[in-house]
Amino acid sequence: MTTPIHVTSEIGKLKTVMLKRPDVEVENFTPDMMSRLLFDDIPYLPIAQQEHDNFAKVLRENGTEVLYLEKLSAEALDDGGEEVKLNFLQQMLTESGYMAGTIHDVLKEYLLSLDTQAMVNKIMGGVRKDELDFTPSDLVSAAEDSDYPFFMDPMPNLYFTRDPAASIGDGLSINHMTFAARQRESLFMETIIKYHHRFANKGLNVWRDRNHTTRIEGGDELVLSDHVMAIGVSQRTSANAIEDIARNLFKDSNFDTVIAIRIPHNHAMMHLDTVFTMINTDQFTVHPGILGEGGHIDTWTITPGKGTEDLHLEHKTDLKQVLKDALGLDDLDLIPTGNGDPIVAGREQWNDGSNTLAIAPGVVVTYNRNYVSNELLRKHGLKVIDILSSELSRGRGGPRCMSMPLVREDLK
Ligand SMILES: NC(=O)NCCC[C@H](N)C(=O)O
Repeated sequence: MTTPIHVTSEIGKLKTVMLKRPDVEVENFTPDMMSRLLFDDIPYLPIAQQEHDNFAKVLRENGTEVLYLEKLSAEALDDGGEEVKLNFLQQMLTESGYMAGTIHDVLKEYLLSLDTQAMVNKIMGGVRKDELDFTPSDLVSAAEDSDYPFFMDPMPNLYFTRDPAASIGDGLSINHMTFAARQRESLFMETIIKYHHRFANKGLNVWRDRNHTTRIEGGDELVLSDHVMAIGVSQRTSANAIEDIARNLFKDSNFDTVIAIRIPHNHAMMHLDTVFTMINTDQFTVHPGILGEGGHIDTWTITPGKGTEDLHLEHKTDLKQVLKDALGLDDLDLIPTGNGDPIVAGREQWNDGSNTLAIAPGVVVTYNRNYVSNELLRKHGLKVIDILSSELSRGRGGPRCMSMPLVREDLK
């Protein structure tokens, strides 16, 4: 029997995936909030939803069971019962800046007056000040920016389910995220794993939980095989967190190698999967902008050291060779985003042309707007299913970012 989470590759046939349908959170903000919320534009919600429904349909048509974060979260709270719901709400309010006090009490009463699904949706969508018939008069509120329109900010990045948690083997990491705009997101997955009847008490391993100060995000965590991971050293994932998860994996799992790959630390390339994804047993997409002279990049191959807590690190710069060694391949095909043309590669990477979701070996879902990269993938023998992408791409994430695989078939 497989556990409810079972992922031993990036490419095995995708059996179950978790998505989040974009809702009011992706339009419930103003331009001056955009950069703090890690968005570059405000999507047009009805079209974003149509595009997302089309993505889910494509996955279902290809034999994938689609679960939704928002539904699982509400079900987990109902499964857990009243006390779990109260504790979840307390934690969410604390992490939203209200551990106690008048605003805390008013928000708590308001959110508890809703049924569980509506409460979850409201927390995800944000709570505006003008929704509540209440004007705070305490000192803390008086000292704050009274024009700021929200008591609780929306969480527009939730549709990138890849990042707050990552499935690895028969377990997952539940991530401490880098920026405040995303830190509350992983509380939903923690709640699902602990209390949802599909996941609770099913022997899942939490390789690393969210109670850390060092940071890691799922877009940087790639399961290359049943014993090798690649993890980006990026704007969002620190070296300390990589060493920490490597230690835990080496102690308790089948994983014996973690390849840390250093990528530029900027918004356009915030995670490894925005510049590098695995799409077949011996094929990868790679954004040429991350490779230096002769295709070199800093990588560290991490393996267990002598003592239980020790790690052995080897610095290498030939990415192709590093991957061939770790995966036991004679050759592999690194396919450049935008066919290597500097203008096209820059444009298509910006719109997540490297961010492909493999749904089976050699079968990928991509954004249709990245037509040069898609054509090249086809020329390299891949089956490319391109989905609508005008609005979804505005959040700076593609099909891999928008999906959290829960179960993949093992590779033979
Ligand atoms: N795995 C990914 O690359 N996810 C995309 C996340 C985009 C989101 N706006 C963010 O900046 O976190």
